[in-house]
Amino acid sequence: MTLFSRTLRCQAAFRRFPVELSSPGAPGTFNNIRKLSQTFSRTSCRAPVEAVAVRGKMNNNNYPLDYSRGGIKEFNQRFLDSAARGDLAEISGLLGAVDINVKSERGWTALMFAARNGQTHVISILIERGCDVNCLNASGQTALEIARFWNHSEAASVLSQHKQGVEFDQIHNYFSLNPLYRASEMRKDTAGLQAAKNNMSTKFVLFSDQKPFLLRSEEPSRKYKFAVFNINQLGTELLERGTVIFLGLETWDPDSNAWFAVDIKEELSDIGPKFFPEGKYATPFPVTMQMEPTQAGIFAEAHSVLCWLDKYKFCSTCGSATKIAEGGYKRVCQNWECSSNKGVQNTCYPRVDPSLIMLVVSPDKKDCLLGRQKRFPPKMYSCLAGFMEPGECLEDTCRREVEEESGIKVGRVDYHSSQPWPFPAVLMLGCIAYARTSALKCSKPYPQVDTSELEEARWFSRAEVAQMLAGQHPHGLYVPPGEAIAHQLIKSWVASSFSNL
Ligand SMILES: NC(=O)C1=CN([C@@H]2O[C@H](COP(=O)(O)OP(=O)(O)OC[C@H]3O[C@@H](n4cnc5c(N)ncnc54)[C@H](OP(=O)(O)O)[C@@H]3O)[C@@H](O)[C@H]2O)C=CC1
Ligand SMILES: [Mg+2]
Ligand SMILES: [Mg+2]
Ligand SMILES: [Mg+2]
Ligand SMILES: [Zn+2]
Repeated sequence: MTLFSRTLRCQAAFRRFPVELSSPGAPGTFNNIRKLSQTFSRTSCRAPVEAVAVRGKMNNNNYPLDYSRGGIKEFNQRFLDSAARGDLAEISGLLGAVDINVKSERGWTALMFAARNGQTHVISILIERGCDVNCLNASGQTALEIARFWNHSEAASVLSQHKQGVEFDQIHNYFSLNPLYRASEMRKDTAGLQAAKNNMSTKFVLFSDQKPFLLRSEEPSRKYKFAVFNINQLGTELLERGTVIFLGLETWDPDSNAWFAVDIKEELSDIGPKFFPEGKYATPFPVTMQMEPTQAGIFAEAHSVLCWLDKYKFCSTCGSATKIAEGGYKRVCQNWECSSNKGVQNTCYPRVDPSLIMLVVSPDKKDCLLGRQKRFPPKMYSCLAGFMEPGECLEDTCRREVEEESGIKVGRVDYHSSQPWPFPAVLMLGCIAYARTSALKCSKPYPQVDTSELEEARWFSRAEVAQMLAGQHPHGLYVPPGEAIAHQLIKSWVASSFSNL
């Protein structure tokens, strides 16, 4: 095993979603993302053929499965076929007679056929009966990837709730692991939301002035988790005095437990320690980087919406007061003549600020560009980043910000992965950017470049970055922790092979 593979053997970014970066092309690497997208594009030619065939069976008995040979093979084929068609009765009848994980010639299981056609009820039964959600087909896809690829969000939501422990082929950045089903269709149902609030099974997470109330986590590698309250503990009066937002349901099932976040003023904040004396209200950054990953996802949703509600109390169109609606996901201007109440408006809904973050690779592909903002702790270097401006596409922002901050001109830009950055509501779009020039203009001799944002930027070799990632740099230089997308971009580049870049 090389020093690289030993040191970079990726300590799972998140314990539940290990990302192995020890070899090029391993799950989670940039190579693999590229391979994955190639797989998808290949599949997109093949899957429709399958889909047509599946529909053919439904409509005119033209499904190309061979029933003529009889016996177990026929049962297996009928089983896969009924999963694709969503025929629960037939599936239930066959379950005792077939292997639940039986595969078609191309390695597709019943779960995958159900995922392909969005047969959510079949997926639930198959999972309940113990099918393997981690199976890969001949193209290396899981059922979850198939459901996502074909935009069956409900099916994907069910499958994603069973992904725990799965070694995933996609990068799942910290703050993006919210397990709740957001149930946006419930937000307009005021009576339904009120009933959910009063339900004893409903879970509430507490904030005071947008600071989350946290407890110590039992997970060894994580420090914090939410204290979870019920309605009896908080009381309806406190909910009326606070800001309450509906976060979602535990599953897509409308009867599953609802989650809300409540933000209260400091004078009411004793309620937290009253029930959890060991808990504390925490300044969100950087404490929430040490939460259990799924809880950090819930925090990301709650904190971004609560900050928006707190900072947009008045209508930005006419200045009138606004009223919170739709479970906290809307602010309605109380001046009924206001144009924000007519037609399509974007002032009433929570805002998200897209921002690019890029690992810039040198023209000879041997080095990468890292920089230091003035506010960074000493010796920490990170990727360059910058906010999108109106009218820009992702590539424009990437090229402009890199040139503004370093003077480097960027050519090709490849999307890598994204991360909600809930301070307060930034969406980080992670890219690998390929430089066309290498002369840095970020220091004093080049006054045409604004140096107010970066105090330094320079090229680092792959070997040096590997040392920084492993905490073994001879001068103590290091990169942000695994919870930051910057870390994942850097790690992907280091782990990728020279030939593939
Ligand atoms: N998750 C991660 O790994 C990382 C996340 N980030 C995040 O990425 C974001 C962008 O990075 P950063 O380098 O600061 O951005 P920029 O390079 O665009 O520079 C930031 C400056 O832009 C201005 N600005 C602030 N908010 C906005 C906005 N919503 N739209 C446009 N311009 C704005 C401010 O200028 P002024 O002060 O003059 O008003 C600010 O100082 C930040 O939120 C940062 O925290 C950055 C690096 C790593
Ligand atoms: Mg900038
Ligand atoms: Mg910047
Ligand atoms: Mg900027
Ligand atoms: Zn208004």
